[in-house]
Parts: sequence; C-alpha cells; structure tokens
Amino acid sequence: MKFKKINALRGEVTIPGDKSISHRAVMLGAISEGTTRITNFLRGADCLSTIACFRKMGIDIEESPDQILVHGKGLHGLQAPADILDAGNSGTTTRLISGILAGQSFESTLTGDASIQKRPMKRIITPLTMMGADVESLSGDGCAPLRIRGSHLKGIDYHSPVASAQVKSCILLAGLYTDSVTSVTEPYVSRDHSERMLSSFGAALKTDGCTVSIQPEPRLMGQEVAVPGDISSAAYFIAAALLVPGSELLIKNVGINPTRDGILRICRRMGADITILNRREHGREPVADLLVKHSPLKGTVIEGAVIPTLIDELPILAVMAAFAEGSTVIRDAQELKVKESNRLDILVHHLSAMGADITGTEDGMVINGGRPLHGAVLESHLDHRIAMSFAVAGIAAQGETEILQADCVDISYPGFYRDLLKR
Ligand SMILES: O=C(O)C1=C[C@@H](OP(=O)(O)O)[C@@H](O)[C@H](O)C1
Ligand SMILES: C=C(OP(=O)(O)O)C(=O)O
Repeated sequence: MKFKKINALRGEVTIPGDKSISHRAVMLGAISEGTTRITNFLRGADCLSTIACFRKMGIDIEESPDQILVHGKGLHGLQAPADILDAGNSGTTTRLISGILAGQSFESTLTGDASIQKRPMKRIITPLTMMGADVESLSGDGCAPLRIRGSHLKGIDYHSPVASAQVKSCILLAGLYTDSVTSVTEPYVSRDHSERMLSSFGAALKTDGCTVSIQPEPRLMGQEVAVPGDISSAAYFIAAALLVPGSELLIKNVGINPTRDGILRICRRMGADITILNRREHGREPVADLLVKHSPLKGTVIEGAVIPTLIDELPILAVMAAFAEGSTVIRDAQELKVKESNRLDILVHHLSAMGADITGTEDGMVINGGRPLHGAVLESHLDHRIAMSFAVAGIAAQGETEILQADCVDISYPGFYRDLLKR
C-alpha cells in the first residue's frame, strides 16, 4: 500500500467499535444468563477470534450486519472445547479467556499466531497459579500455547508488577469462580472497561485507587451493549487532521473513558485544537464527537501514569512528535516491546528511515521533531498499529511511503485505508 501527501481532511468520519469493549461484551455475554445484544461490535479479526473461541465452548453467537447476539449459558455453562482454542493475533483474547478457563472444570489448550506465541504470559500464569489453577506454557518459555486445567479457585490479593488491563481483567474474571474476594492492585490505573461492564452485568466490584476487588459467584445477566467508537482507531484521524494543513474533521461517536483518553490530554499539551462535543453515555461508557483542526504542534514529555491511558496510541504519538517543533521524550513505555511487535524498536527504525531525529532508550525514545520527513519503504511487521501510524506519516511526509503487508489493519480497523483516503 502506497501513500502520498493528501488534501485537507474535512467533513465527518465515524470510527468502528471499540476493540476492548467488543471482546468483553462477547465474553461476559457467554457467561451470563439470557441474551446479550451487541451493537456497533468491532468486526476486526481480533474480536472475531474471541467469538470463535466461545463458539468452540458451546456458545451460540448470531452475527448479522447490525448486531451480534450472544446466547449466554451462565457462569458455569461453558463446555469443554473439542479442539485447541485459537486467539489469532489477539493478546486481549488470550489473557482474558485464560481467566475464565482457569475457573472451569475442564482442561483446554489456547494458542495463537506467531506473534502471540512470543508475548509474555507469565504475568497471568503467576496469579492464576496462586489462585489454584494449573496453567502450563507448553513451549516452556512462559508463552502460548497454554494448557489450562481449571478448578474451583481461591481468592487472592494480587499486586501486579505491570499496569495492564489484560492482567487485571484476567484475574477479575478468574475471581468470578472463587470462594472469596479477589483483589488486584496495579502500579497505575489501566483501562477499566472490564470493571464497568462486569458491574452492569451484575457482578459486585469495588475500586479504590489502583486496587479493584470482585466478589465471587455473581448471577450475571445478559445486557444490551452499545459499543462506542474506538479512541485508539480515532487516534489516526486525530493525528491526520492535526498534521495535514487546512484540515477540520469531525470524528463521531468516540469513547472518551478517562482511562483511555490520554491521547487527548497529550495532544492538547502539544498545542492541538480539539473540541469535545455532544458528550453522552453509552451504557456506562462516556462518548463524544471530536472536532479536530489542523494545528502546529510542539514537543512534550509523555511518562508515568498517563502511559497506560494511551499505550496503543504511542506509535501515532511518536509520528506526531516527529512532525512537531522541539523535542518529545517518552518514558515508562517498556510495555511497547511486548505488543504485536517490538513497537519501540520499529518506531525508531521507521521514523529514522523517514528522516526523523529519534533515539531509542531503555523504556521509550527521544524525538527531536521538526525535520522534514520523506517517504520510505516500511515493513508493517504484521502489526496493525505500525501500519496505521506510518500510513498517517506517509500522507503528511514528502514523496511516497510504501507499507508492506499493510492488510494487517484488519486486526482492529477493517476499512481503515478507505476511510483515510476517501475524501
Ligand atoms: O485490555 C485490553 O483490552 C487491552 C489492554 C492493553 O494491553 P495491556 O493490558 O497488555 O497493557 C492494550 O494494549 C490492548 O490493546 C487492549
Ligand atoms: C496490543 C494490542 O492488542 P492485543 O494486546 O489485544 O493484541 C493493540 O491492539 O495494540
């Protein structure tokens, strides 16, 4: 896929549904009683992997263009899968399902693609083992495939070394199948979609700063879930409108949960003109429309507690920083090394190839922005966020940028290139 400078982005764009919320709606629907109706479900490959896994455990899931119906079988209604569960490219599927599988009375094996088989799973194996599950990395390296022998679990009070919503959610889901309260404390607050959705399905949770506790054995009831647009997908349009002169773009129906909105806070600090319009609630999730106008940007520091609130937006923020005046420092972002690819190394490599002044550090990078960027031929490394970030770099840089294996955007945003280039 090739990109050149484009004309100003004007008019409106509606962003597909939130990936994190779509996964959770299927999972909670499956272990609830009655039917869960999901609208604006993200039909990206990752969320389709979650659907496929639950179908293998006997859950009837009806897909039509305007809704997904999950016919739940209650907390203890899943059946042993006849076959290996395949999470594809999805870390969220792998880690969250593991929490549910740990509480079942059957054994299951869970794997995924080559990228998933390199991502760290000890972070969930450790707490699930403390809870009494038997979880084994079959390759012996702490990664998938995982063999999970579930059982009735015991509640734990776990202090996670990483701020990770996947770890937190895995433990909270396992905490549904215990004999006492389960608590998770993380160093910084990560996205809280699981907590919000578990409460609305009927679980009893308490949040106190960085600690969340859940009571076991709730009666979960199927719900209507209207999935907001994904702020992580909106991020590419925010960046494109800020970078391309003359742009004024209304991005409609974007989830602005405060545990996900770090991109907005950092963009504003960089000098971005973004107006939040029409604030409303979709179930328990805040939603708004974003009016974004082309703005000259300046560098900033991105570190600490804001990192988990924009973890998937760091690639596009690094691209924006390369176009901004002055230097941007990103710290505390070592998690970027263990996503679908090593995003830290790839950002440094690709932005350098486009002419940026960027240096990688142990836990982030330093970008001296404002140098003119030129096109380059860049590998996506089958990482959707890398492909989308450099598509945006390509429409703002001089000359032509080519992204190889660009189809991987289907993981989180099928139709991304059409939406970006249609105007
Ligand atoms: O819980 C979730 O839905 C997610 C949590 C984040 O991962 P970590 O929990 O590993 O930080 C994020 O990067 C991922 O895209 C989705
Ligand atoms: C890291 C991501 O997702 P996951 O962990 O679910 O693969 C992402 O979407 O950027």
